[in-house]
Amino acid sequence: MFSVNVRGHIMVAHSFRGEVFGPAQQLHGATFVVDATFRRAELDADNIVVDIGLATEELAAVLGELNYRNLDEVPEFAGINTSTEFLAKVIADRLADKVHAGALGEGARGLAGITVTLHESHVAWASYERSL
Ligand SMILES: Nc1nc2c(c(=O)[nH]1)N=C([C@H](O)[C@H](O)COP(=O)(O)OP(=O)(O)OP(=O)(O)O)CN2
Repeated sequence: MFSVNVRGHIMVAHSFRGEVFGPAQQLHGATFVVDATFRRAELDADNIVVDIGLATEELAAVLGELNYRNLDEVPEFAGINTSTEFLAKVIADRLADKVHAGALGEGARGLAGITVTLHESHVAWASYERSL
C-alpha cells in the first residue's frame, strides 16, 4: 500500500461536557497539527498517490472552515463534544467529499482510503481512518 501525507494546522476554542473531563469543561483553546494520509494499493497513471499540492490546498480549505472558530457556537456541533477524535472524523469526511467531487484530481478517484490525525501536543494525538 502506498501513502502520501500532507499537513496543516488549526486553532479552535471549545468546551466539553462530562465528568471524565476536568478543566476542559471550561472554554479553552486548542492548536492541532493535522495530518491527512491518503492511501492506495497502486499508483495512478502519473505514478503518484495524489497530487501533493492539491491535497495540501484542499486540506487547508477544509481546515479553514474550522480555524479560529469557537466550536461551541457552530450550529452543526451543538451539544457535541468536539473531541480530537470527533474532529479527525469531521475533517476526514469533508476531505472524502472533496475526493469524490474531483477536487483532488481525476487520479484521486482511485484512492482507497484516508486517515486524518490530529496532534494536540507532542505526546498525544488521535486519528480517524476511512475508506474512499
Ligand atoms: N480521548 C480524548 N481525551 C481528551 C480529549 C480529547 O479530545 N480526546 N481532550 C481533552 C482536553 O480538551 C485537552 O486535552 C486538555 O487536557 P486536560 O486538561 O488534561 O483535560 P481534562 O480537562 O480532562 O483534565 P484532567 O486533569 O485530565 O481531568 C482531555 N481528554
